[in-house]
Amino acid sequence: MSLPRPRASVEDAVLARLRRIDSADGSLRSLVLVDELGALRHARALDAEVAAGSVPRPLAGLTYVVKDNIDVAGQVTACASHGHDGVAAVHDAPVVARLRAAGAVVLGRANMDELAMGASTATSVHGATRNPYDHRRSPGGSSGGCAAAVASGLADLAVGTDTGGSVREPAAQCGVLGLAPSPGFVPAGGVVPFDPSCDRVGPIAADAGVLAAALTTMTGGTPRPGLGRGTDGPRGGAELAGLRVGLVTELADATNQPGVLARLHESADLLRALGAEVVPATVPDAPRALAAYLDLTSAAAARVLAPWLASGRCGPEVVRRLRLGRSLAEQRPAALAEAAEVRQRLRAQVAAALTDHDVLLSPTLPTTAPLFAPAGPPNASVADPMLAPYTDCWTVVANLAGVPALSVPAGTSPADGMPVGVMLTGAVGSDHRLVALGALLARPCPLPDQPVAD
Ligand SMILES: NC(=O)CC[C@H](N)C(=O)O
Repeated sequence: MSLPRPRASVEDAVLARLRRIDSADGSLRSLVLVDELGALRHARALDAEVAAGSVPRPLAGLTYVVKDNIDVAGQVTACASHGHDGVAAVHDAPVVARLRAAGAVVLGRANMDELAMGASTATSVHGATRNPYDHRRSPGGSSGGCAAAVASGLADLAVGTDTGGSVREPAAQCGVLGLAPSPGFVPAGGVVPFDPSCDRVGPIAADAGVLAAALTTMTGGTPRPGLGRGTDGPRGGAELAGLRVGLVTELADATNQPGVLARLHESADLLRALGAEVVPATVPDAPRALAAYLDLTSAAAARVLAPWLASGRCGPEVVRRLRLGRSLAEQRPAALAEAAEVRQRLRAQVAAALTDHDVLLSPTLPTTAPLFAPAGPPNASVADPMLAPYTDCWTVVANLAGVPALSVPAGTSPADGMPVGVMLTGAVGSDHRLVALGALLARPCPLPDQPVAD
């Protein structure tokens, strides 16, 4: 007779993460709230169910954090701003309710750029989160706390939001996977909007199996029990025979850092070695996407976030964008109409590229994580002020075009040792296919034993 195998309890899994948060997050500053009691209570309830004879829930033992713009019952959805009303959410956002029902345990709330406007996490009222590879650098934004927490092993998963790149960008800069799902696939209820026509709620994880299981749950399905762990990479052979990959010419141009381009071309070579055909693709209006994005999303934000502005307590970046949006709508409707036209053209161009190709490949970002300004105030921005606004120049294309996109770690840049992400963009509904491809493509970006200190 063999003894039953000892099974690690959910409580043990949660305690291990809480200990890690305790030791690492003082300097990283990725979380703005840690709900130890709530997490342990949930973990014990899940263990008690199993002790009473129930089958473990599909995600039991999985730990996650939510971006500070997502409702969790009993917590204030503050969006890293002083402009909130101070009232705790009564209900979980549907995406949180789904994860909870599947047995995933929420540990806390992650830092972000105020109201998700930014690309560095430095506009947060809590001050900037550090990049886990190098504390002198930004983790990216706006879901920077989410990506930094996952990269540092403080949680298995994070749930972020992506209006113009805010899931994929910090994922790329912290060496993990991040998906902006197909529009509407993950419910946006209980999530503070930015521009509802671009907003996506998406998962960030270090492991493609975890990302896939979370995505299934977040979209309302039931993952198979037992998470597929380990992204061992390709096992050789022609696994991708017949796959047509379009390398987007406009996004793979020489404006990217050489270290980013080196990793991009290695990813293309890897896909070829697996049997895919990698050929040039074109999205001619991609270089015009960022300007259109800023106009359109600022105008939308001015409509949906008016009460936050009216509080008089929002920071300068939020005030600037909401005022810009209001003045565009009131005084420059022609500029908005032009931006909407760029968006229409992008939709058509991306749709055409995705007819000729199964998936599009590009860098996620033109650069690796930027340095913070030295000795700046707590809300210091990145050292090169010209860099921040351009960070999202490639990611915004998928939001405007209405398609899913995944950032995959592609190894570190030879120039600075920081992670580089490559982006896979697919047609609506190809989300799981992108994640499966990401699992084959992901290259490790090992964390240093000690991050570079500030
Ligand atoms: N929430 C987002 O996706 C933000 C994207 C981009 N960084 C911006 O500042 O608008």
